[in-house]
Amino acid sequence: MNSIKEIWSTLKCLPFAVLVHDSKTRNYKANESALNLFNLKQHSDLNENHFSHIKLISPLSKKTLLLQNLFDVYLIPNVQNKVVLEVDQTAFLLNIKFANITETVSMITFEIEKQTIDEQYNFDVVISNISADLIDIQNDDVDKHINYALKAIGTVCHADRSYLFKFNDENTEMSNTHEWVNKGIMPFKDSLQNVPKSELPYFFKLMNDTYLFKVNDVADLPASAGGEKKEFELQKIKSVMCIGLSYEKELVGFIGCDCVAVKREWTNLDLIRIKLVGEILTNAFKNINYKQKLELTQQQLITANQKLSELVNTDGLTNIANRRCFDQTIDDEIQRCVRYQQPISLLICDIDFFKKYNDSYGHQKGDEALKQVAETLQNLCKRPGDLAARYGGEEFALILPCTNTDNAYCFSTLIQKEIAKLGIEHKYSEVSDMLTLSIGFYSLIPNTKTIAEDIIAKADAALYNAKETGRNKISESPPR
Ligand SMILES: Nc1nc2c(ncn2[C@@H]2O[C@H](COP(=O)(O)OP(=O)(O)OP(=O)(O)O)[C@@H](O)[C@H]2O)c(=O)[nH]1
Repeated sequence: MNSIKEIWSTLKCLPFAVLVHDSKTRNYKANESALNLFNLKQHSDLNENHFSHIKLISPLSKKTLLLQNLFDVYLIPNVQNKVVLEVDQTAFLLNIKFANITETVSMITFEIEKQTIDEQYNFDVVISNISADLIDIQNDDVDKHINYALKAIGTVCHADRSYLFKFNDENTEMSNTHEWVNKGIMPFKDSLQNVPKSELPYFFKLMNDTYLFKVNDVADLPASAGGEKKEFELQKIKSVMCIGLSYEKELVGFIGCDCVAVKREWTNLDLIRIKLVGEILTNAFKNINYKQKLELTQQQLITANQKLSELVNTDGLTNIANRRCFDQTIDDEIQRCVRYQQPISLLICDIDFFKKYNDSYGHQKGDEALKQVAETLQNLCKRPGDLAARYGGEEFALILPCTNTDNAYCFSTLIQKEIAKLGIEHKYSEVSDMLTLSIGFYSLIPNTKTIAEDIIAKADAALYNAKETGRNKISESPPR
């Protein structure tokens, strides 16, 4: 007995598709014709997974089969069987023959039953796949599906060319967006861009009135269709059939088929089929439009929500975080520091003698001073998690996660330095010629029982102490 290797070197040269299967290793071998038929790349180690893109259907029961089934149960040795193969949106009716080579190795030969490739079946498969896909279509897949649909309608109607035209927003020009051409037929898509609709008045009169333009022989067109006749003759079109596509009761484009090689008496079936494709594409465009509108609305909502959340959390005068944001953040940061066993510090700063500042320099100047102080505090909060918030009128709070007592004290001195650098004159202050801050802070390593209110109360008490002991001071709770 020859080895499988030797047998295969002979089998693979057969002029039709051959598939060999080893039930022991579960591997397949495919000759060049089989690779072409199944749309496979050359592979030394083929298994069932490599065939996952194909579909095999029993033409009698319409049941889907696995490739394995062909070798297992489907075939009686040396008896001719048939199977429908769907690959790459095309269906073939195949004649298959099965033979055992060894106990574990068997082979199948496939021949396309050329004369009886079921055109209607092929069309139905393509159309049903496309319409199913288009229900949930993503924008980038649309072109592929339109091209499949045009190929299907062109083939089934025995046309040489099929196409989709869309009108511009002003409804004055038409452009050929998709085109399928039969072998050896010249494509015209590129030269049919932004064509004025006014050049084809006869065509558009019929299109607008009936959504249909069906001509079996272009030579029979009336004299009033001079422009159309010229255009068709230029493209060597003998027969043409077009169906209008509408959106919200308006004609937005059309699809059509041309016969170039021989003219065609368009049949009722041709008309039904092209109408079907037209309807599918119209629905797809509606879906896409609807989806785009929906996505736009969703995006607008997200942006509006972001803006709203920013507004809700921002102090209107100083543009830094407000009390609401502070309340939310302090709870979150306490939780985080509990989780990571890190210290947290809270600083509360209050402008000294601010009432006097307001009374003397005016409310507007007072607002300006608040804005400058806020900006300074905000700029000092550089680490992720740091937050400067306007806590009350002239009171600011700073949340500093991962910051212990010593660091909180350093940070407080830095604040005072930076405020001093602003050099805001305050002649009516009793502690300085310049605007100053009193700062109270509290630091701790929080645990699960720690609550924000306690931390705030401690930092507040420290601030009170800083005020009581002379202002322009830093005070810690409990005092050092
Ligand atoms: N310009 C301006 N002033 C404000 C704002 N919010 C609160 N204030 C003023 O801040 C002042 C705070 O006064 P007090 O609470 O008496 O405190 P103070 O004068 O700074 O005195 P000490 O804190 O004890 O140094 C009041 O005059 C408030 O009107 C604001 O948004 N703009």
